[in-house]
Amino acid sequence: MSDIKLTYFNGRGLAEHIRYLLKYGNIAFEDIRIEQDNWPALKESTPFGQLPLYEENGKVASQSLAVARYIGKKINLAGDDEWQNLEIDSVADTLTDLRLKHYPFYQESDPEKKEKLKQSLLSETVPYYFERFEKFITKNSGYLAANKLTWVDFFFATTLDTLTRILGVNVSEKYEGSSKLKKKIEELPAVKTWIAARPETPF
Ligand SMILES: N[C@@H](CCC(=O)N[C@@H](CS)C(=O)NCC(=O)O)C(=O)O
Repeated sequence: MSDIKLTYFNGRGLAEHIRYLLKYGNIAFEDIRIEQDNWPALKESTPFGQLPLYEENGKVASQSLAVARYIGKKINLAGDDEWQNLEIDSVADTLTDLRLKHYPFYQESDPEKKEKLKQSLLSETVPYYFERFEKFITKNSGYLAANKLTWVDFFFATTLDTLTRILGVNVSEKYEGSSKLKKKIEELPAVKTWIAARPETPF
């Protein structure tokens, strides 16, 4: 049996899709949550000074998407061939692009500037990406890539959850395929059980 540990801050963020995948794959893991106050002491000991960290039998890896891809392969949620894997990775990198676009809003403390950034995200960035995701979802029978459920659909669901929580607006409301896909992931029995049991956190 593997000894698996996932270390992150006390939030969903960039660890939650990994938690979903581990739960879906019925892979037991220790869900370690670091308080912000303890982070500076730990940071230097991590490979690139960032979380999440994935540990398996004493070996350590960083980068949440590399970890998701690795677990995806283990639990039969990768593509059937290298082209499908490329399609999956391409969507994953696009989701990262989208995530990076909300950081200036997240970090802004001036209320007026923050509101402007929010409006720009809602009127430009969200439609730009979600109109395109809708096309992918239509083309792939309700999923984002490879015409089947893959690990990137889990990352999509958690990214959508993050955006919705940070902006305080249901960003996928107008996008039927995206809403349905998020719901489909959240209603997978193992994920649903995890969502009901997970700690309530601010992010
Ligand atoms: N590309 C990395 C990004 C990781 C990342 O940005 N981690 C943030 C938390 S979401 C972090 O560790 N921040 C603390 C720091 O940089 O000191 C991944 O996907 O794992």
